[in-house]
Amino acid sequence: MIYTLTLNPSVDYIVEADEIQLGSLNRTSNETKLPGGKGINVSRVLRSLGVESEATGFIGGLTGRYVEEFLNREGVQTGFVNVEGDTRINVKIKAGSETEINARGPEISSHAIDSLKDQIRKLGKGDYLVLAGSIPSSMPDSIYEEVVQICKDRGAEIIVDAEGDLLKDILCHRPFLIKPNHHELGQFFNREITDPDEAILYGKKLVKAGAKNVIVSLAEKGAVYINEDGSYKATVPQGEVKSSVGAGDSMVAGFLAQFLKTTDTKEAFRYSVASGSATAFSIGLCTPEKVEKLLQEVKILNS
Ligand SMILES: Nc1ncnc2c1ncn2[C@@H]1O[C@H](COP(=O)(O)OP(=O)(O)OP(=O)(O)O)[C@@H](O)[C@H]1O
Ligand SMILES: O=P(O)(O)OC[C@@]1(O)O[C@H](CO)[C@@H](O)[C@@H]1O
Repeated sequence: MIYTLTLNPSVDYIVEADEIQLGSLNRTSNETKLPGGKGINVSRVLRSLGVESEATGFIGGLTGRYVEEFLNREGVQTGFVNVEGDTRINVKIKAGSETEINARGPEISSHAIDSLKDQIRKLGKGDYLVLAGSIPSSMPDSIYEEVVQICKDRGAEIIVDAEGDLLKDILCHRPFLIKPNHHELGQFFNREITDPDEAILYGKKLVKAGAKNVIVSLAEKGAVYINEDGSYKATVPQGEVKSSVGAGDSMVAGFLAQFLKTTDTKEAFRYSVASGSATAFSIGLCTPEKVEKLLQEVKILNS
């Protein structure tokens, strides 16, 4: 079974406007509310690709109920730990360019953290835990490593999509998959990474440090995949980017969904890129129809 862990879920409030001026009254041309948070997005895409998962993490208040009910209506199983504060609202402004305002998230009590750890202790061999997104500001950064250690002790595989510093302590635990974007990869190695060849070079170092599968996304410049046996480069399909929110999460879900069906890493990588682009070309997340349509446009090259 796949579990996704979103420590800091959100309601994503996506507003579209012709133009936004700071310091003025602005009016929207359209707005959409969706459950958000990286792990939750992975669960939603898995569901639409026909793969069961359970979404876990901390939720609270009216916004938390909105997230949970939305997921259950879609058929995503949930096992959240309830907290007293409200699940955050993240504002995504689409006005020509994309601007995001992500909130801090609620206070998490030590009792809630213990309940979450107890849940994770139930995982075992054959399970996968996707650990993705930021940590609420009231929690210690060490929580990622603690969760990873529990999974390792229980024999469950982990997938981590997190910013550079959080990744550092995790690589030695041999994560099944990590998916930094090229900025995060650059942050990790303290340098700018701008093209796929460089991303492969540095991705190989992550494999050497312990990651079993590495995908580095470079937005419109494509994506690369690296494991112990070699590496691939992928082109991305051409299209109009409507909102890239969740594109990276869709890549994680696309890879997992296809890998678990076939264990073919090349095809899983193709699905990953098609899922990322299908989400980028949508307001909200990809649909299986859009993913299937884009698959033929993703060229995978040995490198
Ligand atoms: N302009 C684009 N054209 C086609 N596909 C795109 C474009 N921008 C993003 N994508 C798709 O989305 C994937 C992820 O994009 P990106 O590298 O921006 O990841 P990310 O920063 O993790 O995403 P997120 O916005 O979810 O944080 C890309 O690999 C690609 O498949
Ligand atoms: O603040 P974090 O946890 O880093 O990111 C949260 C978030 O921006 O990530 C998702 C897209 O990847 C959104 O649904 C959500 O709002």
